[in-house]
Amino acid sequence: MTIGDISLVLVGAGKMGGAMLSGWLDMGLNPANVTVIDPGLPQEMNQLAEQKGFRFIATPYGIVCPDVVVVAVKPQVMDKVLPTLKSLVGASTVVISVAAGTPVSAFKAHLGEEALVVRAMPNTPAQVGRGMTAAFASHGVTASMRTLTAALLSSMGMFVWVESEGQIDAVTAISGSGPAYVFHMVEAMASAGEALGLDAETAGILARQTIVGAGELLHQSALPAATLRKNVTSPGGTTAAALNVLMAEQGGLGALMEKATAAARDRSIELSK
Ligand SMILES: NC(=O)C1=CN([C@@H]2O[C@H](COP(=O)(O)OP(=O)(O)OC[C@H]3O[C@@H](n4cnc5c(N)ncnc54)[C@H](O)[C@@H]3O)[C@@H](O)[C@H]2O)C=CC1
Ligand SMILES: O=C(O)[C@@H]1CCC=N1
Repeated sequence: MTIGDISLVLVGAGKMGGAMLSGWLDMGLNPANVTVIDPGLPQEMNQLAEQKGFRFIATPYGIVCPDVVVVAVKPQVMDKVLPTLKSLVGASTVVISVAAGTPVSAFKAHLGEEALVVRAMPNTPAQVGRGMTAAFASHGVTASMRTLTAALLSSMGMFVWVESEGQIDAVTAISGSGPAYVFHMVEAMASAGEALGLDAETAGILARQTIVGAGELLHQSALPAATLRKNVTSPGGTTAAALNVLMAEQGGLGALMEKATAAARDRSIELSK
């Protein structure tokens, strides 16, 4: 089965669901085989539905046993949403959840023990085909369903399987939330540029384009990040002066990143209770 043949129901077409759907449609998902369920469909998705011609509805009705149901609602509304999906999930439907924190057991509690559930953690660069997604397949998900899931999730960037559900909390902390850390880096660099005397617009352009360029270089180069960093760093030069601060053992970015990602991981665990 190719992505063009899949019948897919997307439940929740907000920032993450919408990003994935845009990516999949660009990669050849047939809009005629897509139904979006969202009672508060965002304006951009309304426009996309008009342009592409997929069906959208506010509550599940008239859908029977699609190949894939992708659940992309907030974990906080999951207990309300999952009971409404029981009637549309069939014996050969794979349910892919991208929700942070909601465990496989919550899906099985609402959809039945036999439900075939994959917990995936994508990120918003999926929208431009540069996503990073990791997923865990629960007991009963067949080899062909794993192939189908991998085809769908790898169509929006890189994809890896993890072998235990617990690892999804760490994945969430690194690649799921990670784009926000990078966007914040742009904000922090722009503010720092202003503090050094640049006007706000120029500082914003410099910061944004620096991250865009560094990201593209990482993408195109086979060299490790450490080598790319060293290539910028002249001994005794300006970069070394900044890195002495950023790479300090006490109070450097490494320690801060460990603290930040541990907070994200802990929140992911907390959401699953
Ligand atoms: N935003 C991100 O970068 C990422 C988000 N996620 C996960 O994706 C999920 C959605 O997050 P966002 O897209 O950021 O939130 P969002 O608030 O942008 O989207 C949620 C969507 O669910 C819809 N919704 C609410 N109740 C519904 C119902 N009863 N039936 C169907 N749709 C309903 C809302 O109208 C909204 O469009 C969360 O579980 C989050 O953990 C995972 C990875 C990255
Ligand atoms: O902030 C969140 O909870 C979601 C999960 C990963 C990215 N956004």
